[in-house]
Amino acid sequence: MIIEPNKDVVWHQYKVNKDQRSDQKRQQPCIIWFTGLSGSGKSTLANAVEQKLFELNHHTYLLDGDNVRHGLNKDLGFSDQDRQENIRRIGELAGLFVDSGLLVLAAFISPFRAERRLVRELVQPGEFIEVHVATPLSACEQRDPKGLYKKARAGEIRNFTGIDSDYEAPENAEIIIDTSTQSLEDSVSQIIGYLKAKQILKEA
Ligand SMILES: Nc1ncnc2c1ncn2[C@@H]1O[C@H](COP(=O)(O)OS(=O)(=O)O)[C@@H](OP(=O)(O)O)[C@H]1O
Ligand SMILES: Nc1ncnc2c1ncn2[C@@H]1O[C@H](COP(=O)(O)OP(=O)(O)O)[C@@H](O)[C@H]1O
Repeated sequence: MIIEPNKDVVWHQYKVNKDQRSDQKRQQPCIIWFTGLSGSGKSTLANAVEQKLFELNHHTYLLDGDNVRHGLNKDLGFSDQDRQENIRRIGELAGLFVDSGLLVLAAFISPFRAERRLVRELVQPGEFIEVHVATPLSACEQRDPKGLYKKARAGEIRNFTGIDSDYEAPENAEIIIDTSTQSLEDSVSQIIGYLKAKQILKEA
C-alpha cells in the first residue's frame, strides 16, 4: 500500500548534499541487500562483508532482521502485512543511510518481490545490489541455528518462512550465493569483486 505524505508537509533542501557526504567518505554509497530463508547465511555473510569493507577503510552500517525487530520494528510480527511494513520501514531507513554516504548492508528474509522492488526503486539505479542467499530449505533446516525450524515443524511457531509462509525468490538478483556449496571466504570475495567491478569500491 502506498501512503502519500500529508500535503501540508514541505520538503526541506539541506545545505550539505549526498554527493558531498559521499565524496568526503571517498565512496559510492549503496545498499547491499541480502535476502533468503532463515538460516541461509544472510547475517553471517553480511557481517563478514562488513568486516572486509571496514578493513578497507569504508564507512558502513549493517541492518539485520533480528536486531531491527528489537527496536524500530518491535511492534511488528510475521504476518504478510507486518513483513511488508517491516521491509518498507527498513527500505526508508536504508535510503536515508545511502543519502548519508554509507555502504549499507541489509540482512532480512524480505520474502516478497514487491517490497524488495520498492526498496530498489527508492534509490538510484545501481545503488541497490540484491544478493540472493539461495541456500536450499533442506540445508537451512538441517542447520537450524536457532531451533526455529524444529519449532515451526512442531506447530509452535506459525507463519514460518519456507514452512507455512511464502518465499518469493528473486528473478534478477545481482549476486546469487548458495552457502551450502560455497565457502564464506569465496562468498565474501564474490561480493567484494562485484563492488570493485561496479566501481563502488575504487581499486587502490
Ligand atoms: N515466523 C517466522 N518466520 C521467519 N523468521 C522468524 C519467524 N519468527 C521469528 N523469526 C526470526 O525473525 C527473523 C526474520 O526477521 P526479518 O525481519 O528478516 O523477516 S521478514 O523480512 O520480515 O520476513 C529470523 O531471522 P533469520 O533466521 O536471521 O532470518 C528469525 O530469527
Ligand atoms: N558458507 C557459509 N556461509 C555462511 N554461513 C554458513 C556457511 N556454512 C555454514 N554456515 C552456518 O550457517 C548458519 C547461518 O546462519 P545465519 O547467518 O544466522 O543465517 P540467516 O541470517 O540467514 O538466518 C550459521 O550458523 C553459519 O555458521
